[in-house]
Amino acid sequence: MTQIAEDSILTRLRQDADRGTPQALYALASALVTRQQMAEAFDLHHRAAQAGHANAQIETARMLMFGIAANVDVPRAGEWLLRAEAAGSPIAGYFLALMAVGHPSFAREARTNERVLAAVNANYPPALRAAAIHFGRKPDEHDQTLCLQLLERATHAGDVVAAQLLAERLMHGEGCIPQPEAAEELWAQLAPLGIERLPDISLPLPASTPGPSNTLALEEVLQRPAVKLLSAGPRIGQVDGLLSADECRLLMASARPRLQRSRTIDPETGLPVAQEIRTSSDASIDPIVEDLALRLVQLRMCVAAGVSLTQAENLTVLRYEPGQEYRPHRDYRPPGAIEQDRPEAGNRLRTICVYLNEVEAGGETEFPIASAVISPEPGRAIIFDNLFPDGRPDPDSLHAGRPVQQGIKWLATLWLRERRYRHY
Ligand SMILES: O=C(O)CCC(=O)C(=O)O
Ligand SMILES: [Fe+2]
Repeated sequence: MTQIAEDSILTRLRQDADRGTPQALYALASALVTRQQMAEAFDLHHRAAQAGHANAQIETARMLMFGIAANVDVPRAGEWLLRAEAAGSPIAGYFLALMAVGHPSFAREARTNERVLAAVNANYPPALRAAAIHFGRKPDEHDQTLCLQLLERATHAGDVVAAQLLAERLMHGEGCIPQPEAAEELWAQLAPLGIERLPDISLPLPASTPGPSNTLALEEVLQRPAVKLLSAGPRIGQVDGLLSADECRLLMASARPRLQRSRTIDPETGLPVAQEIRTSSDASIDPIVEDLALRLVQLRMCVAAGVSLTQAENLTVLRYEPGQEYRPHRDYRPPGAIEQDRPEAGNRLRTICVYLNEVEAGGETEFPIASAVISPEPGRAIIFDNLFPDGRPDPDSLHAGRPVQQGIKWLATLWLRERRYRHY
């Protein structure tokens, strides 16, 4: 669109907004958001929200959740969402469920499941995707069918991540008989969007005790898995099959469009720089792109690590090609780096890494001082302490991602702080 045509649209929206109907305020605010004029957009969304416009209430809440043109204010975001939900918006309920996932009362909040179900019934793709992945972990045939049906509905609603999960299931015959033609058809539709096939992974269903069949019970994520201890000092643990094939694929598909050359913190300046120590690519998942499914996976990782989700830095997904590696390093941060990124959260207490695919050769994680070597297996997690119990950095936590020799290695990492890092 030309600049002139765009300006005339904005002028018309402004004239309409001057008459002050909530819909006109909302329309102008939405147009300003696409033009990155966030301060004015927030003011207009807020006015429309006060006048009772449900979508403007959701947008006001989202801007307060993510601190866009306003300071993060989670309680106020929650109030706006409750108002929008009371006015009949299932999407507002979805965001309330999303925020509840990091909260200590999550297990007792039966309404979270009801809210997600309402958003599923409204065909809201992020809710369909999260519910599909939830049912996909359950071995019951009925739940597996539900998973596929929900992925299909999300795909029809335009969700490209769900489409990738669906294609992989159809290809491998997970929860259905193998349907390679249907999978190929989906991949053909995704190709013009620049989306390639995901790595082939085959994984038995996770060993966790599933909730009741045919019932959405997201609190299943809070079950603490058995951790196999590989070393007592520093503590290194392993959990096989922590994540399901759908969850591994979700992480790879969500990260792929956001990959860039990895950076590490320069100990001198405390600033991120590209260095030979870490030659992979990675994607940091900003909370603003975090959907319910991604938050549930991160909560699962945090439960395994015995740490609150609010202590987690942004999820990082790494991708190593042959020859790429993460040379020996420690995850705790130099003092300068802590000061630049929420010093009140303290240092990196613990790390959890989950391998997302099979690596043909190489790519093991090695702890040279603790004498542990872990081979990548999809869904396998390793959890290790970076600090002594008294908070001092433990130099024995030295570890490395050995060079990949053949194939690609995908890994998801959460660096966990000593205290609260996230707002919710
Ligand atoms: O790639 C690996 O095996 C290790 C990754 C790692 O050390 C990290 O993400 O902090
Ligand atoms: Fe590390």
